[in-house]
Amino acid sequence: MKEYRICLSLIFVVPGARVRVAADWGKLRAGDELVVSRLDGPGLVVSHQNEKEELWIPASLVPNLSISRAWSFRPSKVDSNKDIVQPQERSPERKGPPTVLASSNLIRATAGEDVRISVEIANIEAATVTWKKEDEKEDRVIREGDRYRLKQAAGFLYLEIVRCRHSDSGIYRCYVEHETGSCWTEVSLFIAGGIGSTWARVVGPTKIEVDWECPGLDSYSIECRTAPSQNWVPMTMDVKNPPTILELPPGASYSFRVIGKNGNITSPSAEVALTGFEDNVSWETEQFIGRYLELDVLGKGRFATVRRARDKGTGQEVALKQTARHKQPRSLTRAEYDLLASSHHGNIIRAFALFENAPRPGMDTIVLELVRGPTLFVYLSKKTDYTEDMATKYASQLLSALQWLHRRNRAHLDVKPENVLVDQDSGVVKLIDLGEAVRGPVDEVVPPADLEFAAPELVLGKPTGTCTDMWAAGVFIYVLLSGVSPFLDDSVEETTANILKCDFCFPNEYFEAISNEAKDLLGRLLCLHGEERATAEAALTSPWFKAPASAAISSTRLAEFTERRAHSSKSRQDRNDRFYT
Ligand SMILES: Nc1ncnc2c1ncn2[C@@H]1O[C@H](COP(=O)(O)OP(=O)(O)OP(=O)(O)O)[C@@H](O)[C@H]1O
Repeated sequence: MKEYRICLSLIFVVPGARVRVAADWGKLRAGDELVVSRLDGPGLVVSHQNEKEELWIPASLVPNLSISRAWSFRPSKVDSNKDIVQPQERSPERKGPPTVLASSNLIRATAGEDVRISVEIANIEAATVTWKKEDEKEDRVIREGDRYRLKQAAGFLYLEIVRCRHSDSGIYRCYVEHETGSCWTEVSLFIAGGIGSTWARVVGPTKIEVDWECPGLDSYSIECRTAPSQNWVPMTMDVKNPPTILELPPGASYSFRVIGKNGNITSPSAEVALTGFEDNVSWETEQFIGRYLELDVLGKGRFATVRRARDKGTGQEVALKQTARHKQPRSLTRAEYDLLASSHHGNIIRAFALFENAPRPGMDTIVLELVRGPTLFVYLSKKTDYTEDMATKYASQLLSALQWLHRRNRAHLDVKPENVLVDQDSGVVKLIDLGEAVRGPVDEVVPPADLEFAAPELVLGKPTGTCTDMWAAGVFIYVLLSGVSPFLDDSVEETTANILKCDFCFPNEYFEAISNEAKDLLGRLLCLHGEERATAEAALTSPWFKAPASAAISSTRLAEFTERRAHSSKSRQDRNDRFYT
Protein backbone atom coordinates (compact mmCIF):
# COMPACT_ATOMS: atom_id res chain seq x y z
CA MET A 1 0.00 0.00 0.00
CA LYS A 2 1.31 3.42 -0.91
CA GLU A 3 1.94 5.90 1.83
CA TYR A 4 0.65 9.43 1.28
CA ARG A 5 1.56 12.47 3.32
CA ILE A 6 -0.03 15.86 3.29
CA CYS A 7 1.49 19.06 4.58
CA LEU A 8 -1.00 21.80 5.36
CA SER A 9 0.76 24.14 7.72
CA LEU A 10 0.40 27.34 5.74
CA ILE A 11 -1.69 30.40 6.47
CA PHE A 12 -3.37 32.33 3.68
CA VAL A 13 -3.62 36.03 3.41
CA VAL A 14 -6.68 38.05 2.52
CA PRO A 15 -7.30 41.69 3.43
CA GLY A 16 -7.98 41.86 7.14
CA ALA A 17 -5.95 38.74 7.95
CA ARG A 18 -3.64 38.91 10.96
CA VAL A 19 -0.05 37.91 10.51
CA ARG A 20 2.99 37.82 12.75
CA VAL A 21 6.37 39.00 11.51
CA ALA A 22 9.26 36.62 12.00
CA ALA A 23 12.11 39.13 12.15
CA ASP A 24 12.80 42.79 12.88
CA TRP A 25 12.02 45.02 9.93
CA GLY A 26 12.38 48.81 10.20
CA LYS A 27 10.20 49.89 13.12
CA LEU A 28 8.66 46.44 13.51
CA ARG A 29 9.88 43.87 15.96
CA ALA A 30 9.84 40.11 15.50
CA GLY A 31 6.55 38.74 16.85
CA ASP A 32 4.51 41.93 16.19
CA GLU A 33 0.95 41.14 15.11
CA LEU A 34 -0.22 43.09 12.09
CA VAL A 35 -3.35 43.44 10.00
CA VAL A 36 -3.01 43.02 6.24
CA SER A 37 -4.52 45.76 4.06
CA ARG A 38 -3.48 44.52 0.65
CA LEU A 39 -0.81 42.81 -1.38
CA ASP A 40 1.82 44.97 -3.02
CA GLY A 41 4.41 43.42 -5.31
CA PRO A 42 6.47 40.90 -3.38
CA GLY A 43 5.08 42.07 -0.07
CA LEU A 44 2.15 43.16 2.02
CA VAL A 45 0.86 46.51 3.16
CA VAL A 46 0.11 46.13 6.87
CA SER A 47 -0.72 48.16 9.94
CA HIS A 48 -0.81 47.60 13.67
CA GLN A 49 -4.31 46.91 14.90
CA ASN A 50 -6.29 50.13 15.47
CA GLU A 51 -3.51 52.21 13.95
CA LYS A 52 -3.77 54.07 10.69
CA GLU A 53 -0.13 54.12 9.66
CA GLU A 54 0.51 51.60 6.91
CA LEU A 55 3.85 49.92 6.27
CA TRP A 56 5.14 47.72 3.50
CA ILE A 57 6.81 44.45 4.52
CA PRO A 58 8.27 41.73 2.29
CA ALA A 59 6.12 38.60 2.18
CA SER A 60 9.06 36.50 3.31
CA LEU A 61 8.86 38.13 6.77
CA VAL A 62 5.70 36.12 7.34
CA PRO A 63 6.70 32.46 7.26
CA ASN A 64 4.39 29.96 5.63
CA LEU A 65 2.45 32.64 3.87
CA SER A 66 0.20 31.46 1.11
CA ILE A 67 -0.27 34.12 -1.53
CA SER A 68 0.17 33.72 -5.20
CA ARG A 69 2.28 36.87 -5.42
CA ALA A 70 4.99 36.11 -2.91
CA TRP A 71 7.20 34.48 -5.42
CA SER A 72 8.14 37.32 -7.65
CA PHE A 73 7.42 40.96 -8.15
CA ARG A 74 5.22 40.26 -11.16
CA PRO A 75 3.38 37.01 -10.93
CA SER A 76 1.72 37.76 -14.24
CA LYS A 77 4.95 37.06 -16.04
CA VAL A 78 5.28 33.45 -16.96
CA ASP A 79 8.68 32.41 -18.17
CA SER A 80 8.62 30.10 -21.12
CA ASN A 81 12.34 29.37 -20.80
CA LYS A 82 12.89 25.68 -20.89
CA ASP A 83 16.34 25.83 -19.37
CA ILE A 84 15.41 25.45 -15.71
CA VAL A 85 18.04 23.28 -14.17
CA GLN A 86 17.16 20.05 -12.47
CA PRO A 87 19.56 20.22 -9.54
CA GLN A 88 18.78 16.71 -8.46
CA GLU A 89 21.19 15.55 -11.15
CA ARG A 90 23.89 17.06 -8.97
CA SER A 91 22.86 15.03 -5.94
CA PRO A 92 22.05 11.61 -7.26
CA GLU A 93 21.95 9.88 -3.91
CA ARG A 94 18.33 9.33 -2.89
CA LYS A 95 17.54 9.78 0.78
CA GLY A 96 14.11 8.14 0.81
CA PRO A 97 10.68 8.39 -0.71
CA PRO A 98 9.37 11.71 -2.04
CA THR A 99 8.01 13.83 0.80
CA VAL A 100 6.04 17.06 0.80
CA LEU A 101 8.03 19.80 2.54
CA ALA A 102 5.75 22.75 1.95
CA SER A 103 2.70 23.72 -0.04
CA SER A 104 0.04 26.41 0.08
CA ASN A 105 -3.44 25.35 1.06
CA LEU A 106 -5.37 28.24 -0.45
CA ILE A 107 -4.48 30.66 -3.17
CA ARG A 108 -6.74 33.55 -4.03
CA ALA A 109 -6.44 35.46 -7.25
CA THR A 110 -8.54 37.66 -9.43
CA ALA A 111 -9.72 36.47 -12.81
CA GLY A 112 -7.27 37.51 -15.51
CA GLU A 113 -4.17 37.23 -13.32
CA ASP A 114 -1.53 34.58 -13.86
CA VAL A 115 -1.34 32.18 -10.93
CA ARG A 116 1.56 30.04 -9.80
CA ILE A 117 0.91 27.10 -7.50
CA SER A 118 4.11 25.80 -5.96
CA VAL A 119 4.88 22.81 -3.78
CA GLU A 120 8.23 21.86 -2.31
CA ILE A 121 9.02 18.14 -2.39
CA ALA A 122 12.09 16.32 -1.11
CA ASN A 123 13.50 13.45 -3.19
CA ILE A 124 11.83 14.21 -6.51
CA GLU A 125 14.69 12.72 -8.51
CA ALA A 126 13.38 10.38 -11.19
CA ALA A 127 9.87 10.57 -9.75
CA THR A 128 6.73 10.89 -11.87
CA VAL A 129 4.78 14.07 -11.25
CA THR A 130 1.10 14.39 -12.09
CA TRP A 131 -1.08 17.44 -11.52
CA LYS A 132 -4.84 16.90 -11.42
CA LYS A 133 -7.84 19.14 -10.99
CA GLU A 134 -10.72 17.81 -8.94
CA ASP A 135 -13.76 17.19 -11.06
CA GLU A 136 -17.23 15.89 -10.26
CA LYS A 137 -16.75 12.53 -11.97
CA GLU A 138 -13.04 11.89 -12.25
CA ASP A 139 -10.09 14.14 -11.51
CA ARG A 140 -8.81 15.74 -14.72
CA VAL A 141 -5.10 15.34 -15.49
CA ILE A 142 -3.51 18.67 -16.32
CA ARG A 143 -1.20 18.69 -19.30
CA GLU A 144 1.21 21.37 -20.44
CA GLY A 145 -0.75 23.47 -22.91
CA ASP A 146 -2.00 26.88 -23.89
CA ARG A 147 -2.78 28.09 -20.40
CA TYR A 148 -0.90 25.60 -18.24
CA ARG A 149 2.84 25.41 -17.62
CA LEU A 150 4.32 22.57 -15.57
CA LYS A 151 7.77 23.23 -14.18
CA GLN A 152 10.31 21.82 -11.80
CA ALA A 153 13.27 23.68 -10.31
CA ALA A 154 15.42 23.21 -7.23
CA GLY A 155 13.02 20.81 -5.50
CA PHE A 156 9.94 22.88 -6.26
CA LEU A 157 7.11 21.80 -8.53
CA TYR A 158 5.10 24.52 -10.16
CA LEU A 159 1.79 24.65 -11.92
CA GLU A 160 1.29 27.98 -13.62
CA ILE A 161 -2.08 29.00 -14.98
CA VAL A 162 -2.04 31.86 -17.42
CA ARG A 163 -4.91 34.38 -17.26
CA CYS A 164 -6.91 32.35 -14.80
CA ARG A 165 -10.67 32.30 -15.09
CA HIS A 166 -13.48 31.86 -12.67
CA SER A 167 -13.80 28.27 -13.90
CA ASP A 168 -10.20 27.57 -12.79
CA SER A 169 -11.37 27.73 -9.16
CA GLY A 170 -11.16 24.35 -7.50
CA ILE A 171 -8.83 21.85 -5.91
CA TYR A 172 -5.53 20.99 -7.57
CA ARG A 173 -3.63 17.90 -6.51
CA CYS A 174 0.00 17.17 -7.12
CA TYR A 175 1.00 13.49 -7.04
CA VAL A 176 4.65 12.46 -6.90
CA GLU A 177 5.36 8.78 -7.41
CA HIS A 178 8.56 6.83 -7.24
CA GLU A 179 9.36 3.17 -6.65
CA THR A 180 10.53 4.13 -3.14
CA GLY A 181 7.13 5.64 -2.28
CA SER A 182 4.71 8.39 -3.14
CA CYS A 183 3.26 11.57 -1.73
CA TRP A 184 0.66 14.08 -2.69
CA THR A 185 -0.59 17.44 -1.64
CA GLU A 186 -3.48 19.63 -2.64
CA VAL A 187 -4.04 23.33 -3.07
CA SER A 188 -7.35 25.18 -3.30
CA LEU A 189 -7.53 27.91 -5.87
CA PHE A 190 -10.18 30.57 -5.56
CA ILE A 191 -10.64 32.96 -8.44
CA ALA A 192 -12.64 36.08 -7.72
CA GLY A 193 -14.52 37.82 -10.56
CA GLY A 194 -15.03 35.94 -13.76
CA ILE A 195 -18.20 35.41 -15.74
CA GLY A 196 -19.11 38.58 -17.55
CA SER A 197 -15.64 40.06 -17.06
CA THR A 198 -13.12 41.40 -19.55
CA TRP A 199 -9.36 41.58 -19.08
CA ALA A 200 -6.74 43.31 -21.11
CA ARG A 201 -2.97 43.16 -20.92
CA VAL A 202 -0.14 44.63 -22.91
CA VAL A 203 1.75 41.97 -24.83
CA GLY A 204 3.90 44.19 -27.05
CA PRO A 205 4.67 47.85 -27.75
CA THR A 206 1.53 48.09 -29.93
CA LYS A 207 -0.36 44.93 -28.96
CA ILE A 208 -3.02 44.30 -26.34
CA GLU A 209 -4.49 40.93 -25.59
CA VAL A 210 -8.18 40.99 -24.71
CA ASP A 211 -9.72 38.06 -22.86
CA TRP A 212 -13.23 37.55 -21.51
CA GLU A 213 -15.44 35.02 -19.84
CA CYS A 214 -18.87 34.79 -21.39
CA PRO A 215 -19.51 31.12 -22.00
CA GLY A 216 -21.87 29.37 -24.38
CA LEU A 217 -21.49 31.64 -27.42
CA ASP A 218 -19.47 31.20 -30.58
CA SER A 219 -19.21 34.76 -31.88
CA TYR A 220 -18.38 38.05 -30.19
CA SER A 221 -17.59 41.65 -31.14
CA ILE A 222 -15.14 43.83 -29.24
CA GLU A 223 -15.48 47.51 -28.45
CA CYS A 224 -12.75 49.85 -27.30
CA ARG A 225 -12.66 53.11 -25.38
CA THR A 226 -9.63 55.44 -25.56
CA ALA A 227 -9.10 57.42 -22.33
CA PRO A 228 -10.38 59.99 -21.44
CA SER A 229 -13.26 59.48 -23.91
CA GLN A 230 -16.37 57.68 -22.62
CA ASN A 231 -17.43 56.53 -26.10
CA TRP A 232 -17.27 52.89 -27.07
CA VAL A 233 -16.00 52.32 -30.61
CA PRO A 234 -16.46 48.93 -32.40
CA MET A 235 -13.06 47.35 -33.01
CA THR A 236 -13.61 43.91 -34.43
CA MET A 237 -16.59 41.65 -35.19
CA ASP A 238 -17.22 37.94 -35.24
CA VAL A 239 -14.36 36.86 -32.98
CA LYS A 240 -14.75 33.14 -32.32
CA ASN A 241 -12.92 32.42 -29.07
CA PRO A 242 -11.17 34.40 -26.36
CA PRO A 243 -8.48 35.64 -26.12
CA THR A 244 -7.65 37.82 -29.09
CA ILE A 245 -4.78 40.19 -29.77
CA LEU A 246 -5.51 43.70 -31.05
CA GLU A 247 -3.09 46.11 -32.68
CA LEU A 248 -3.41 49.70 -31.39
CA PRO A 249 -1.40 52.93 -31.62
CA PRO A 250 1.02 53.50 -28.68
CA GLY A 251 0.89 56.53 -26.40
CA ALA A 252 -2.71 56.03 -25.16
CA SER A 253 -4.72 54.10 -22.57
CA TYR A 254 -7.51 51.75 -23.58
CA SER A 255 -10.28 49.71 -22.07
CA PHE A 256 -12.44 47.06 -23.73
CA ARG A 257 -15.79 45.32 -23.53
CA VAL A 258 -17.21 42.38 -25.41
CA ILE A 259 -20.70 41.95 -26.86
CA GLY A 260 -22.05 38.45 -27.30
CA LYS A 261 -24.30 37.33 -30.16
CA ASN A 262 -27.18 37.32 -27.68
CA GLY A 263 -26.61 41.02 -26.95
CA ASN A 264 -25.04 40.49 -23.49
CA ILE A 265 -22.26 42.94 -22.74
CA THR A 266 -19.30 42.08 -20.47
CA SER A 267 -18.17 44.60 -17.87
CA PRO A 268 -15.33 46.84 -19.16
CA SER A 269 -11.74 45.83 -18.58
CA ALA A 270 -9.40 47.94 -16.48
CA GLU A 271 -7.53 50.57 -18.47
CA VAL A 272 -4.18 49.52 -19.91
CA ALA A 273 -1.59 51.90 -21.29
CA LEU A 274 0.54 51.38 -24.39
CA THR A 275 3.64 53.35 -23.49
CA GLY A 276 5.57 52.35 -26.56
CA PHE A 277 8.06 50.43 -24.36
CA GLU A 278 8.18 46.80 -23.29
CA ASP A 279 5.61 47.41 -20.57
CA ASN A 280 6.65 44.64 -18.19
CA VAL A 281 10.21 45.78 -18.22
CA SER A 282 9.63 49.47 -17.61
CA TRP A 283 7.03 48.83 -14.91
CA GLU A 284 9.22 46.52 -12.88
CA THR A 285 12.30 48.67 -13.38
CA GLU A 286 10.34 51.69 -12.19
CA GLN A 287 9.11 49.87 -9.07
CA PHE A 288 12.64 48.84 -8.22
CA ILE A 289 14.18 52.26 -8.73
CA GLY A 290 11.39 53.87 -6.71
CA ARG A 291 12.00 51.54 -3.77
CA TYR A 292 15.75 51.11 -3.39
CA LEU A 293 18.55 53.60 -3.06
CA GLU A 294 21.82 51.89 -3.96
CA LEU A 295 24.67 52.82 -1.63
CA ASP A 296 27.90 50.89 -2.29
CA VAL A 297 29.34 47.65 -3.63
CA LEU A 298 29.69 44.90 -1.00
CA GLY A 299 31.33 42.30 -3.17
CA LYS A 300 31.66 40.76 -6.60
CA GLY A 301 31.51 37.10 -7.52
CA ARG A 302 31.81 35.23 -10.80
CA PHE A 303 28.17 35.87 -11.59
CA ALA A 304 26.87 38.68 -9.45
CA THR A 305 27.65 42.05 -7.98
CA VAL A 306 26.21 42.60 -4.53
CA ARG A 307 25.34 46.14 -3.45
CA ARG A 308 24.22 47.64 -0.16
CA ALA A 309 21.01 49.60 -0.54
CA ARG A 310 18.35 51.33 1.51
CA ASP A 311 14.68 50.47 1.18
CA LYS A 312 13.15 53.94 0.91
CA GLY A 313 9.82 52.66 2.26
CA THR A 314 11.10 51.17 5.51
CA GLY A 315 14.54 52.72 5.94
CA GLN A 316 15.95 49.20 6.26
CA GLU A 317 19.29 48.37 4.63
CA VAL A 318 19.41 45.33 2.36
CA ALA A 319 21.86 43.62 0.03
CA LEU A 320 21.00 43.54 -3.68
CA LYS A 321 22.47 40.58 -5.56
CA GLN A 322 22.44 41.67 -9.20
CA THR A 323 23.08 39.25 -12.01
CA ALA A 324 23.27 40.06 -15.70
CA ARG A 325 21.39 37.55 -17.83
CA HIS A 326 24.33 36.97 -20.12
CA LYS A 327 26.15 35.54 -17.07
CA GLN A 328 23.25 33.62 -15.54
CA PRO A 329 19.83 32.95 -17.10
CA ARG A 330 16.75 34.27 -15.38
CA SER A 331 15.54 30.74 -14.62
CA LEU A 332 18.62 30.11 -12.44
CA THR A 333 18.22 33.39 -10.58
CA ARG A 334 14.59 32.45 -9.96
CA ALA A 335 15.61 29.02 -8.68
CA GLU A 336 18.25 30.59 -6.39
CA TYR A 337 15.66 33.05 -5.10
CA ASP A 338 13.10 30.29 -4.49
CA LEU A 339 15.63 28.35 -2.49
CA LEU A 340 16.80 31.35 -0.43
CA ALA A 341 13.26 32.58 0.16
CA SER A 342 12.24 29.18 1.49
CA SER A 343 15.21 28.96 3.86
CA HIS A 344 14.15 29.82 7.36
CA HIS A 345 17.37 29.12 9.18
CA GLY A 346 19.24 31.69 11.23
CA ASN A 347 22.58 30.77 9.66
CA ILE A 348 21.42 30.93 6.03
CA ILE A 349 20.94 34.26 4.33
CA ARG A 350 17.28 35.10 3.65
CA ALA A 351 15.87 36.50 0.42
CA PHE A 352 13.06 39.02 0.58
CA ALA A 353 12.17 39.63 -3.05
CA LEU A 354 13.08 39.07 -6.66
CA PHE A 355 12.96 41.84 -9.23
CA GLU A 356 13.33 40.85 -12.83
CA ASN A 357 14.68 43.28 -15.41
CA ALA A 358 15.77 45.57 -12.61
CA PRO A 359 17.57 47.90 -12.12
CA ARG A 360 17.66 47.72 -15.92
CA PRO A 361 16.53 45.36 -18.65
CA GLY A 362 18.63 42.22 -18.86
CA MET A 363 19.50 42.21 -15.18
CA ASP A 364 17.79 40.44 -12.27
CA THR A 365 18.06 41.39 -8.62
CA ILE A 366 17.53 39.29 -5.52
CA VAL A 367 16.89 41.41 -2.42
CA LEU A 368 18.76 39.79 0.48
CA GLU A 369 19.09 40.24 4.19
CA LEU A 370 22.20 42.41 4.68
CA VAL A 371 25.05 40.88 6.66
CA ARG A 372 26.80 43.61 8.62
CA GLY A 373 30.23 42.12 8.77
CA PRO A 374 33.02 40.55 6.74
CA THR A 375 33.76 36.88 6.15
CA LEU A 376 34.30 34.88 9.33
CA PHE A 377 37.99 34.42 8.51
CA VAL A 378 38.59 38.14 7.93
CA TYR A 379 36.72 38.90 11.16
CA LEU A 380 38.86 36.48 13.20
CA SER A 381 42.12 37.49 11.55
CA LYS A 382 41.55 41.07 12.78
CA LYS A 383 41.62 39.82 16.39
CA THR A 384 44.95 39.31 18.15
CA ASP A 385 44.05 35.73 19.01
CA TYR A 386 41.01 33.57 19.18
CA THR A 387 40.38 30.30 20.97
CA GLU A 388 39.43 26.77 20.02
CA ASP A 389 36.09 27.04 21.78
CA MET A 390 35.26 30.13 19.68
CA ALA A 391 36.06 28.03 16.62
CA THR A 392 33.69 25.37 17.94
CA LYS A 393 30.83 27.87 18.08
CA TYR A 394 31.37 29.10 14.54
CA ALA A 395 31.86 25.58 13.14
CA SER A 396 28.62 24.39 14.75
CA GLN A 397 26.69 27.26 13.12
CA LEU A 398 28.08 26.36 9.71
CA LEU A 399 27.24 22.68 10.23
CA SER A 400 23.76 23.58 11.42
CA ALA A 401 23.14 25.57 8.21
CA LEU A 402 24.36 22.60 6.15
CA GLN A 403 22.23 20.21 8.16
CA TRP A 404 19.16 22.30 7.33
CA LEU A 405 19.95 22.23 3.63
CA HIS A 406 20.91 18.56 3.60
CA ARG A 407 17.70 17.54 5.37
CA ARG A 408 15.95 19.00 2.34
CA ASN A 409 18.27 17.01 0.14
CA ARG A 410 20.07 20.10 -1.10
CA ALA A 411 23.79 20.51 -1.34
CA HIS A 412 25.37 23.98 -1.21
CA LEU A 413 28.33 22.90 -3.35
CA ASP A 414 30.29 26.11 -2.82
CA VAL A 415 31.26 26.08 0.85
CA LYS A 416 34.35 28.28 1.09
CA PRO A 417 35.55 31.15 3.32
CA GLU A 418 34.10 33.85 1.01
CA ASN A 419 30.62 32.37 1.44
CA VAL A 420 30.67 32.26 5.24
CA LEU A 421 30.00 35.75 6.59
CA VAL A 422 29.53 36.84 10.18
CA ASP A 423 27.37 39.56 11.67
CA GLN A 424 29.98 41.37 13.72
CA ASP A 425 27.54 42.63 16.36
CA SER A 426 25.85 39.32 17.15
CA GLY A 427 28.58 36.89 16.07
CA VAL A 428 26.00 34.96 14.01
CA VAL A 429 27.41 33.10 11.01
CA LYS A 430 25.54 33.46 7.70
CA LEU A 431 26.01 31.09 4.81
CA ILE A 432 25.52 32.90 1.50
CA ASP A 433 25.44 32.13 -2.24
CA LEU A 434 23.21 29.20 -3.12
CA GLY A 435 23.97 29.74 -6.81
CA GLU A 436 25.90 26.48 -7.16
CA ALA A 437 23.09 24.55 -5.44
CA VAL A 438 20.73 25.35 -8.32
CA ARG A 439 23.24 25.26 -11.17
CA GLY A 440 23.19 22.04 -13.19
CA PRO A 441 26.12 19.80 -13.97
CA VAL A 442 28.22 20.90 -16.91
CA ASP A 443 28.63 18.54 -19.86
CA GLU A 444 32.39 18.46 -19.76
CA VAL A 445 34.75 17.88 -16.87
CA VAL A 446 36.17 21.29 -15.94
CA PRO A 447 38.57 22.09 -13.12
CA PRO A 448 36.66 23.10 -9.97
CA ALA A 449 36.34 26.84 -9.52
CA ASP A 450 38.02 26.59 -6.12
CA LEU A 451 40.41 23.65 -5.87
CA GLU A 452 41.44 24.40 -2.30
CA PHE A 453 37.97 23.42 -0.97
CA ALA A 454 37.06 20.90 -3.68
CA ALA A 455 36.21 17.33 -2.69
CA PRO A 456 37.75 14.43 -4.67
CA GLU A 457 34.49 13.79 -6.58
CA LEU A 458 34.41 17.44 -7.70
CA VAL A 459 38.01 17.22 -8.89
CA LEU A 460 37.19 14.05 -10.84
CA GLY A 461 33.98 15.46 -12.33
CA LYS A 462 31.95 12.71 -10.65
CA PRO A 463 28.45 13.24 -9.20
CA THR A 464 28.42 15.50 -6.18
CA GLY A 465 26.03 15.68 -3.28
CA THR A 466 25.62 16.66 0.33
CA CYS A 467 28.82 14.77 1.21
CA THR A 468 30.73 17.21 -1.06
CA ASP A 469 29.77 19.97 1.39
CA MET A 470 31.05 17.88 4.30
CA TRP A 471 34.52 17.68 2.75
CA ALA A 472 34.52 21.46 2.21
CA ALA A 473 33.33 21.95 5.80
CA GLY A 474 36.28 19.76 6.91
CA VAL A 475 38.75 21.94 5.00
CA PHE A 476 37.06 25.03 6.41
CA ILE A 477 37.34 23.84 10.03
CA TYR A 478 40.94 22.70 9.46
CA VAL A 479 41.85 26.25 8.32
CA LEU A 480 39.82 27.78 11.15
CA LEU A 481 41.91 25.85 13.68
CA SER A 482 45.32 26.29 12.08
CA GLY A 483 45.33 29.12 9.54
CA VAL A 484 46.81 26.74 6.96
CA SER A 485 45.27 24.71 4.19
CA PRO A 486 45.30 20.88 4.41
CA PHE A 487 45.79 20.03 0.73
CA LEU A 488 47.15 23.18 -0.91
CA ASP A 489 50.56 22.69 -2.48
CA ASP A 490 52.93 24.50 -4.82
CA SER A 491 51.10 23.61 -8.04
CA VAL A 492 47.62 22.68 -9.18
CA GLU A 493 48.90 19.18 -10.02
CA GLU A 494 50.34 18.63 -6.54
CA THR A 495 47.23 20.00 -4.82
CA THR A 496 45.05 17.73 -6.98
CA ALA A 497 47.21 14.71 -6.11
CA ASN A 498 46.98 15.52 -2.38
CA ILE A 499 43.18 15.71 -2.61
CA LEU A 500 42.86 12.50 -4.59
CA LYS A 501 45.08 10.67 -2.10
CA CYS A 502 43.36 12.42 0.82
CA ASP A 503 46.88 13.25 1.94
CA PHE A 504 46.74 15.53 4.94
CA CYS A 505 48.13 15.54 8.48
CA PHE A 506 48.15 17.61 11.65
CA PRO A 507 51.64 19.15 11.83
CA ASN A 508 52.69 19.85 15.40
CA GLU A 509 53.66 23.36 14.47
CA TYR A 510 49.98 24.22 13.95
CA PHE A 511 48.01 21.57 15.81
CA GLU A 512 49.99 20.85 18.98
CA ALA A 513 47.55 22.66 21.27
CA ILE A 514 44.41 21.63 19.39
CA SER A 515 42.21 19.01 21.07
CA ASN A 516 42.05 15.39 19.89
CA GLU A 517 38.26 15.72 19.57
CA ALA A 518 38.76 18.38 16.90
CA LYS A 519 41.28 16.22 15.02
CA ASP A 520 38.98 13.25 15.29
CA LEU A 521 36.10 15.22 13.73
CA LEU A 522 38.36 16.41 10.90
CA GLY A 523 39.37 12.81 10.26
CA ARG A 524 35.67 11.90 9.88
CA LEU A 525 35.01 14.76 7.46
CA LEU A 526 38.08 14.52 5.25
CA CYS A 527 37.49 11.00 3.91
CA LEU A 528 38.20 10.10 0.31
CA HIS A 529 34.85 8.44 -0.29
CA GLY A 530 31.76 10.55 0.21
CA GLU A 531 29.75 7.81 1.87
CA GLU A 532 32.41 7.48 4.61
CA ARG A 533 32.23 11.15 5.58
CA ALA A 534 30.25 12.22 8.63
CA THR A 535 26.93 13.84 7.76
CA ALA A 536 26.19 17.30 9.15
CA GLU A 537 23.87 15.70 11.68
CA ALA A 538 26.52 13.22 12.85
CA ALA A 539 29.24 15.90 12.91
CA LEU A 540 27.13 18.03 15.24
CA THR A 541 27.08 15.21 17.79
CA SER A 542 30.90 15.19 17.93
CA PRO A 543 32.37 15.38 21.49
CA TRP A 544 34.30 18.43 20.22
CA PHE A 545 31.11 20.50 20.57
CA LYS A 546 30.52 19.25 24.11
CA ALA A 547 33.93 19.76 25.72
CA PRO A 548 35.14 23.23 24.79
CA ALA A 549 38.92 23.48 24.61
CA SER A 550 40.57 26.79 25.35
CA ALA A 551 43.70 26.54 23.17
CA ALA A 552 44.64 29.95 21.79
CA ILE A 553 44.95 30.13 18.00
CA SER A 554 47.18 32.77 16.47
CA SER A 555 45.27 34.97 14.03
CA THR A 556 48.41 35.88 12.07
CA ARG A 557 48.31 32.73 9.94
CA LEU A 558 44.61 33.18 9.25
CA ALA A 559 45.36 36.79 8.17
CA GLU A 560 47.96 35.46 5.72
CA PHE A 561 45.48 32.87 4.49
CA THR A 562 42.75 35.48 3.81
CA GLU A 563 45.25 37.83 2.14
CA ARG A 564 46.40 35.08 -0.21
CA ARG A 565 42.78 34.13 -1.04
CA ALA A 566 41.84 37.80 -1.65
CA HIS A 567 44.79 38.16 -4.00
CA SER A 568 44.03 35.01 -6.00
CA SER A 569 40.31 35.80 -6.12
CA LYS A 570 41.20 39.24 -7.51
CA SER A 571 43.22 37.59 -10.28
CA ARG A 572 40.34 35.15 -10.87
CA GLN A 573 37.88 38.05 -11.01
CA ASP A 574 40.06 39.93 -13.52
CA ARG A 575 40.25 36.83 -15.71
CA ASN A 576 36.50 36.41 -15.33
CA ASP A 577 35.80 40.05 -16.26
CA ARG A 578 38.03 39.75 -19.29
CA PHE A 579 36.23 36.57 -20.32
CA TYR A 580 32.83 38.21 -20.15
CA THR A 581 33.72 41.50 -21.84
N1 LIG B 1 23.71 39.30 2.04
C1 LIG B 1 24.92 39.82 1.92
N2 LIG B 1 25.34 40.77 2.79
C2 LIG B 1 26.57 41.31 2.67
N3 LIG B 1 27.46 40.99 1.69
C3 LIG B 1 27.09 40.06 0.80
C4 LIG B 1 25.81 39.42 0.86
N4 LIG B 1 25.72 38.53 -0.15
C5 LIG B 1 26.88 38.61 -0.82
N5 LIG B 1 27.71 39.51 -0.27
C6 LIG B 1 29.07 39.87 -0.75
O1 LIG B 1 29.08 39.79 -2.19
C7 LIG B 1 30.03 38.81 -2.64
C8 LIG B 1 29.50 38.10 -3.87
O2 LIG B 1 28.28 37.43 -3.56
P1 LIG B 1 27.96 35.95 -4.04
O3 LIG B 1 29.00 35.01 -3.52
O4 LIG B 1 26.57 35.63 -3.64
O5 LIG B 1 28.10 36.12 -5.63
P2 LIG B 1 28.38 35.02 -6.74
O6 LIG B 1 28.58 35.72 -8.04
O7 LIG B 1 27.29 34.01 -6.69
O8 LIG B 1 29.75 34.40 -6.21
P3 LIG B 1 30.58 33.12 -6.68
O9 LIG B 1 31.66 33.63 -7.59
O10 LIG B 1 31.15 32.59 -5.37
O11 LIG B 1 29.62 32.14 -7.32
C9 LIG B 1 30.26 37.92 -1.45
O12 LIG B 1 31.53 37.32 -1.46
C10 LIG B 1 30.10 38.87 -0.26
O13 LIG B 1 31.29 39.59 -0.03
